[in-house]
Amino acid sequence: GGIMTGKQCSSSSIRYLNQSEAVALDQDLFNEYKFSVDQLMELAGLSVAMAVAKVYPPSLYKSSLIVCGPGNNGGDGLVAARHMKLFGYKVAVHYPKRTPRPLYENLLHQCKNFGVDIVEQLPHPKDLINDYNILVDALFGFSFKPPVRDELKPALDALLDSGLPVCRYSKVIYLLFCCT
Ligand SMILES: NC(=O)C1=CN([C@@H]2O[C@H](COP(=O)(O)OP(=O)(O)OC[C@H]3O[C@@H](n4cnc5c(N)ncnc54)[C@H](O)[C@@H]3O)[C@@H](O)[C@H]2O)[C@@H](O)CC1
Repeated sequence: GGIMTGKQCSSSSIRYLNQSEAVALDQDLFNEYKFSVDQLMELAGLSVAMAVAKVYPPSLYKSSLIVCGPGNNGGDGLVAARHMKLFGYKVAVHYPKRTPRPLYENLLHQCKNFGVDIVEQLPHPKDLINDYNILVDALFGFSFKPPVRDELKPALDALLDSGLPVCRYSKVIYLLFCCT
């Protein structure tokens, strides 16, 4: 408990969480602070969109592709897509492995309604540069267990081999957001 204290949120004490610390933080947020998944996901996705816009503003990096995985990290990506669209990006989402849960289905539905393009088939990684200026990696979070299964290898290759800037994020981003 007590993870979200002012002291730990000051800029001098920022550091990356490891996998088990991120899981423990998640448990704290659910059990001690009584946040719901939807709440945390909205904060995470909004924080990602804000961080991306700060580093890669839409005036310079107009066209974005968000690669979403099957879990909550992918859900964060779907939320980020919606906010990035509002921030003025052209936004596409690649979401190759969908988990049939209302949470994700509703987020995908919202993306479509907000004018986010859903890209079923990605071009060769080297050709992504023809269509996009930045990529956002929303493939896996702390529940990833290597090695990557074949079904998600093309999505990973897109993130690794395009030569485009790739925005990666972690739990810490929305922790910061929660604390401000
Ligand atoms: N737990 C929560 O409620 C929240 C989590 N958040 C984000 O969600 C992340 C954790 O979410 P999850 O626990 O859903 O998990 P992840 O999003 O890390 O990924 C789990 C999914 O990936 C698949 N997977 C794992 N290893 C794989 C492999 N080697 N090859 C192919 N597929 C693989 C699993 O089958 C599962 O569908 C956090 O890191 C954070 O970014 C935020 O959305 C806020 C709320």
